[in-house]
Amino acid sequence: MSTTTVTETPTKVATKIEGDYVYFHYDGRFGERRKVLTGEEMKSTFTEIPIIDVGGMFSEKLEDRMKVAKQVAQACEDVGFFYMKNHGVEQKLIDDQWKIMKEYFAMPLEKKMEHYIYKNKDLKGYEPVHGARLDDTKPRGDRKESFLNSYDPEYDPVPPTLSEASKRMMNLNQWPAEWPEFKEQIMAYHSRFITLARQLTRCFALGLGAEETALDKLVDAPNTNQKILHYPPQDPDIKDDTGIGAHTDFTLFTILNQDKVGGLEVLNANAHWVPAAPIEGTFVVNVGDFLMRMANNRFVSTVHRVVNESGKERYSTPFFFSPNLDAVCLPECCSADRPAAYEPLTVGDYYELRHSMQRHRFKTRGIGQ
Ligand SMILES: O=C(O)CCC(=O)C(=O)O
Ligand SMILES: [Fe+2]
Repeated sequence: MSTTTVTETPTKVATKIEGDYVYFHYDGRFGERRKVLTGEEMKSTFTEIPIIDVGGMFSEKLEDRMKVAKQVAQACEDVGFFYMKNHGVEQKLIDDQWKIMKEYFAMPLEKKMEHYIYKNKDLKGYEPVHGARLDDTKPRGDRKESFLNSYDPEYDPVPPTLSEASKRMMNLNQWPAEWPEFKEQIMAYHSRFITLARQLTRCFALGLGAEETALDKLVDAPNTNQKILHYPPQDPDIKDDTGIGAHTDFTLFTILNQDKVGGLEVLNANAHWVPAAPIEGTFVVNVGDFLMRMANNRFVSTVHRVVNESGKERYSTPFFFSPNLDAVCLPECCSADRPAAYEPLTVGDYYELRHSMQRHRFKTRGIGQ
């Protein structure tokens, strides 16, 4: 198996080509693969990730919002990823998030394992280094540790009207009881990202040719998940290790904040890895499996992974955003040329399916996804 780094024209992005096939976890299925294409076989595909100034998304003028929506839609059709510039999230909130993440991961393992995800009904909490394996060609698994929490209606800036029973069902988070500041910071960040994600949902609706508010009712009690991640450095000589194995996200979309270390890579149609190098002041947004379904494949949920061979500790925090109700293909995305590609499936059922697959994999192979 050869590993080459080439620079593809017309851009100057250093793209990685590895082996004959790339294996990945796609829309809930393990072991999917894409043939690596070179020379004459190569298809026209992206070799860099677009940077979109989303400032106009907050404008009062529809034409400004439409301009951003068109660029976003184009990026989601061609790449499935884009950098979001001028997102409006306050720097202090971001700085405080980095600080608390580092403090959390510096705790002893036994302390973090008190909230092990497989002790939790909803798979929320702590997952240790090598506790997950998304790419079966990397048997040692993912060299990362994480803490995951989900939506809590109490922290929604526009709280939905819910019965007490549904509130309890939605909030199955586990928190370190003796450290209230941790929950406070994580949820302050989470709340802010709910607002940003709702705004972005409108942008996606516009970009898909629907009414700007067409998806609002699907995100008034959304399925949000937020993860904090720590990737200890990988030894480049250990080939059965990876930061996070190649996969797609089972979200509507994901908004990722990464530190300056780098290592996130995105798979193009030639199965070449395009780096999503950190760009100061931006977040990386990617289309998830659910948006791909809702958009009837017009938008692509793109495979990505993290390889941290930098020799440094890497930290990142993705915010996973999914809707609350039955999601079906948008009528605007179905036509005679593009008939509905998926059976309508509720987010709840979809999550249940994905979680039961994850539990099954944990039980039978001793490892989570
Ligand atoms: O840490 C990153 O840069 C990406 C993380 C990711 O892809 C995920 O958690 O789904
Ligand atoms: Fe991901």
